[in-house]
Amino acid sequence: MELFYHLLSRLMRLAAITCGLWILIRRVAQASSAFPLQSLQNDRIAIIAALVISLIGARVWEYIELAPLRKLPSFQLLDFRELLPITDTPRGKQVLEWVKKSPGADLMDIEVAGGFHTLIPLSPRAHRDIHTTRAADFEKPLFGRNYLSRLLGNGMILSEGNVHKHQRKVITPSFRIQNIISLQPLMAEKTNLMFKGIDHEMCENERIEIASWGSRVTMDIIGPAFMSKDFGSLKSPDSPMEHAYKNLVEPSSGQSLLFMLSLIFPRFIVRAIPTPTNRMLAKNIDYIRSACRAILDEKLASLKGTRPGDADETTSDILGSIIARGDFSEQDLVDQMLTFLSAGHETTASSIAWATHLLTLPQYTHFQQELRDEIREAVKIAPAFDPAQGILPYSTLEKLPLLNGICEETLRLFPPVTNTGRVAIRDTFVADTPIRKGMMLAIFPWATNRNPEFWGVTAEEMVPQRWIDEDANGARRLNKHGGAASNMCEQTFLHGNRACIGQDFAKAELRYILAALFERYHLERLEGDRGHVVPAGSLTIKPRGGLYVRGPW
Ligand code: HEM
Repeated sequence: MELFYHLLSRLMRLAAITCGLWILIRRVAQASSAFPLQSLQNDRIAIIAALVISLIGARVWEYIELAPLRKLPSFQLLDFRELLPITDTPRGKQVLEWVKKSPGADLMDIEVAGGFHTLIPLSPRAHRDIHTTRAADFEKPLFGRNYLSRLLGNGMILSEGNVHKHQRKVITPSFRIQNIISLQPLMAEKTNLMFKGIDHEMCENERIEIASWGSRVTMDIIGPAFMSKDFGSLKSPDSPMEHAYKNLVEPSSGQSLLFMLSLIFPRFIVRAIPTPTNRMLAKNIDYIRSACRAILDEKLASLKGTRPGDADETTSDILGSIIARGDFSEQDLVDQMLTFLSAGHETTASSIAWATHLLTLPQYTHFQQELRDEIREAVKIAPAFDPAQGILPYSTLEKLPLLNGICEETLRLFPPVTNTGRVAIRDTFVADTPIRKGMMLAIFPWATNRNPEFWGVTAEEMVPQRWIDEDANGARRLNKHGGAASNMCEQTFLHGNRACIGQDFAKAELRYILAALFERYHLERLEGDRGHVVPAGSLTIKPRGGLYVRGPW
C-alpha cells in the first residue's frame, strides 16, 4: 500500500499543481497581448506548458527532498522481487554485493521502480538507531502487515504501538529460561520419536529428507509447548496441520503475485481475486484457524475459575499463561495461536535443514565427528541427570563450545528470515541521516550477517571457532560476539523491543535437536549431490526441493 500511496500522492500532487498553473497561465495570457504569452491563450498549449513546468518543479522538489540521501551509496534495484518475503533466491544476495562495494557506509539508498526510495541500514550504528535508540519512530509497513496477517494472524509479530507493548509484556515471562528448561523433556521425547521415523525411512528408502523432519519435529514441539496440543506430525506426514502449513510455506509465483498486488490494493480486494493461490490460502488458513479455535475453546473451559496472577501455577502451556495474565479477546488469542504456530516452527525447522546442509558439505563434514566426540565426552562427565530429560542437561548443552559454535554459524549464515521492513512514522534520524516520515527501510539479515567488514575474509564460511575463546590453559569457552565488534553485526533475530521473543526457545531447540541428531547419525549427501542448494521459501528459507541425506548411521 505504501508504494500505491506514494505513486498516488505524486500523481495527485502533479495533477493539482498542473491545474493551478494552467489557470494561472490562462489568466496571464488573457491579460497580455505580447508574444509568446499570447500563444498560451490556446488551451492545449497552456496545459502542455503547465505540465512541463510542474514536471520540472516536481523534479527540483524531489532533488531538494532527497538531498540528504545523496551522500549515501546508491543503487538501482531492477529486480523488485528482491524486496519480497516470498523467495526463490536468498533475499539479500544482491544487497550483499552492494554492501561489499560500500565499506564504512551507515546506510544505502536503493531506488526501486517509479522513484521509490528504500534505505538499507548497514552499520551497527544505523541498526542500533532502528532497533533501539529510535525504535519508536518505526513500524512495520502496512502492505507487509496486510499480506502477512493472513499467514501469521494479527498477533504479536504484526501489532504496533501500545497494543504491541502490552502483548510483549504479557507474553515475555513465558519465554524465561526456566520455562524453556522445563520444555527439554518434551524436546527429548519428540526428537526420539523423530529418530524412529528417520530409522524407518532410511530402511525403506536409504535416504531421508531432513527439512521435512525438521518441520515435523518442531511442529510437534511448539504444539504442546504453546497450547498443549500434539498435532501428530511425526506420526504422520499427512497430519492435517502439517499438511496445511506445508502448503502455506511453499513458495510460488501465485504468492509473489498476491504480495505485489497487496502493495497497491487494499487487502479485501487482494483476497477476493479468484486465483488458485487465493483459494489454496483461504482453505488452509481456514483449517488452521478453526483448529486453533477448537483448541482455545477447550482451553478456556479447562481454565474456568483461574484468577489472573495464578498463571504459572495453574497452567502447563504458554497459551494458558497468556490467558491468565492478559486481557486478550478470544479473537486475539486465536491470532496469537496462529502467530506462534507459524513463527515457532518453520524458523527453527529451517535452521535444522541449514545446519545439516553445512555439516554435510565436504569441507565441513569433519565437524560431525568432532561434535560427536564433544557430546560423548560431556556425557561421561555430565552431572547426574535423569536420562528421560534428554541427551544432556540444558546447563551442559548451553556451554558446549563446538555445538553452540555450529548453531551460531548456521543462524548467521542462513538466517531463516532473510529480510524484513520498517517505515518511518515521523521525521527522524538514522545514523545522523535525516529520515522523512513515510520513508521505507529494508533490513537484510542475510547481507548484514555475511558482511566481510564485520566478519572478515571468512564471512561467508562456517567457522564455529569464532564463537570460542581459548585461555592460556587451553580451556575453551563460548563467547557471545563471534569476534564481531558489535551484536548489531548479526541480525538473525533482530534486536530491541521487536527482537524475536522466541530466540532462547529456538536456540535451545536447535541445540538439543542437533546434538541428538549428530550424536546418533553420521549424515552424508547423496551420490552426485555436489552440495548446491537454492534457498527458497515463503517467509523463511529452506533448501528448494528439500535436502536429501543418507547414512552411514
Ligand atoms: C531460528 C529461529 C527463529 C528465527 C531466526 C526468528 C526470527 C525472528 C525475527 C527476525 C523476528 C523479527 C521480525 C520483524 O520484526 O520483522 C522475529 C519475531 C518474532 N518471533 Fe521469531 N524467530 C525464530 C524462532 C521463533 C520461535 C521458536 C518463536 C516462538 C516460539 C518465535 C516467535 C516470534 C515472535 C512472537 C516474534 C514477534 C516479536 C515482536 O514483534 O515483539 N520465533 N523472529
